Amino acid sequence: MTRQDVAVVGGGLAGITAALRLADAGRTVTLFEAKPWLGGLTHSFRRGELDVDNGQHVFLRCCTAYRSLLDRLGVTEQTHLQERLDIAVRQPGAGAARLRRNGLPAPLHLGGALFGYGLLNPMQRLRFTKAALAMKALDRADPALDGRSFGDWLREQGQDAQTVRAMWDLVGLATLNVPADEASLALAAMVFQVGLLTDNDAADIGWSRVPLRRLHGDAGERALAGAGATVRTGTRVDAVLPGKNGFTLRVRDDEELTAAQVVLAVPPAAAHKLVPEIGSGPEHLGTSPIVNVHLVVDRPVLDEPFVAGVGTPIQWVFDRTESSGLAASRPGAQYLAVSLSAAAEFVDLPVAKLRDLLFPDLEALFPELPEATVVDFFVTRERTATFRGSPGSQEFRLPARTPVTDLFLAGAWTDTGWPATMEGAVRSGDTAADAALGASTVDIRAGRPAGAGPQRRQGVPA
Ligand SMILES: Cc1cc2nc3c(=O)[nH]c(=O)nc-3n(C[C@H](O)[C@H](O)[C@H](O)COP(=O)(O)OP(=O)(O)OC[C@H]3O[C@@H](n4cnc5c(N)ncnc54)[C@H](O)[C@@H]3O)c2cc1C
Repeated sequence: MTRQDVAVVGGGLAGITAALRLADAGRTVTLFEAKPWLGGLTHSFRRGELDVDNGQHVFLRCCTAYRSLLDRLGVTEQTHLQERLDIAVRQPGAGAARLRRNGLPAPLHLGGALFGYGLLNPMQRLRFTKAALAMKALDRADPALDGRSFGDWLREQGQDAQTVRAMWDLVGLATLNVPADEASLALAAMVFQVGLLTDNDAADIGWSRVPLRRLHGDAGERALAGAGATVRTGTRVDAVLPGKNGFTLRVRDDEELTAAQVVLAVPPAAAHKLVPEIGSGPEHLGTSPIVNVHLVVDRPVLDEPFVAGVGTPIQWVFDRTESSGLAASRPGAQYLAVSLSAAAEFVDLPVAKLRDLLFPDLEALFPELPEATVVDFFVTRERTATFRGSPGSQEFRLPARTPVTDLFLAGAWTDTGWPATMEGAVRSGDTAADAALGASTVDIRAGRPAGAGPQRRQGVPA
């Protein structure tokens, strides 16, 4: 039996962050991850000549904790962050528009873009502006917000179907991953207030220029090793048993270890199953799927880094030609990743059916597509991509501190105030690590009061 100082269970972004912060603070950390790689829901696989991400991921400039993690991992330059929010928007049958912010303070930064936004008429733009100001004024500290649906609130604000499609859903579907009618108003207020209505540069969009596995999993493993942590991939933790002097962890049936503290950074149902004493809630959080459709064509059909679709299931289309390696292996061809959030109606459809369903809209969005030859078309499905941020979901999101002494929770599903995002995951990892550091009275390795030991590199700021 081996005594660990801190065991972190789960190697997604939350677990990587918590483990790194604890290791940076001088703790002896072992990170256990069931899969053969780190990165959790952000990962990549090889398909022929392509490095394919399980799903397109974006972040915003306001994702400060996530961006600090990228810095800590030394991979910021492997991402691209827009200098100014700039979204090309296309609606089949209705034309194209652009949402580009200016340099004015929020919310005036979107005024010019809205004025010229051809997918709404002047009356719809006016009503949207009034609703956006009402959204800015919502009090996020009011617990009643989580009891209401975002869709109800939009109707109350006089937002018609086209305004919801062309403005609110554009941001809301991708970040909340449930339709407005099924989304908590509290989470919607969080997204729109922090992302769009407070700081003028908050919504500048960023994305990875390399496969996600390289950005998060591989870089995480390197950083953790550098910080002195032990990473055990392919190692499922089957039991975490609280005892008088810390915890016993049962790993892969035949191995037992002890730990003074444990951070559980696994999905909600798994956390509840491993240690039911954390309390009821996580097992009631539903899940929502995301589907990505991957399209390789023999010539360029998209001349932007990405485009957003309106009035079509095709929500966001990213050009992944460079990041997937296709540019080198097949010059002149293009690889598009098509993201479908809140994809309950698509997740079980066969590939051929999805292709029949989506192709007319793809051809409407990309006029050069009918002339191109489709080299590859495949689908990735993440059935439990996010927790379901529906009205009332807040009570099921538990805080980092649990009723079990020295057991802490992390994960995008925990009580971060954020929807299920990379930012939420990283924040939760920071919070759990801080709670673990704050709860410990003794530096277990050295027998000194906690905090007295040498502080290595500062971790990710909370
Ligand atoms: C297709 C897709 C697109 C997305 N797009 C975006 C986006 O554009 N922007 C954004 O911000 N977010 C996006 N997200 C959400 C984001 O990826 C997640 O919120 C975040 O990665 C969750 O991280 P996590 O560490 O909380 O959980 P996870 O990534 O789920 O990590 C939990 C880990 O625990 C491991 N585990 C479980 N049980 C055990 C056990 N018993 N022992 C050991 N290990 C265990 C799992 O294998 C997993 O690796 C997207 C998600 C998906 C799936």
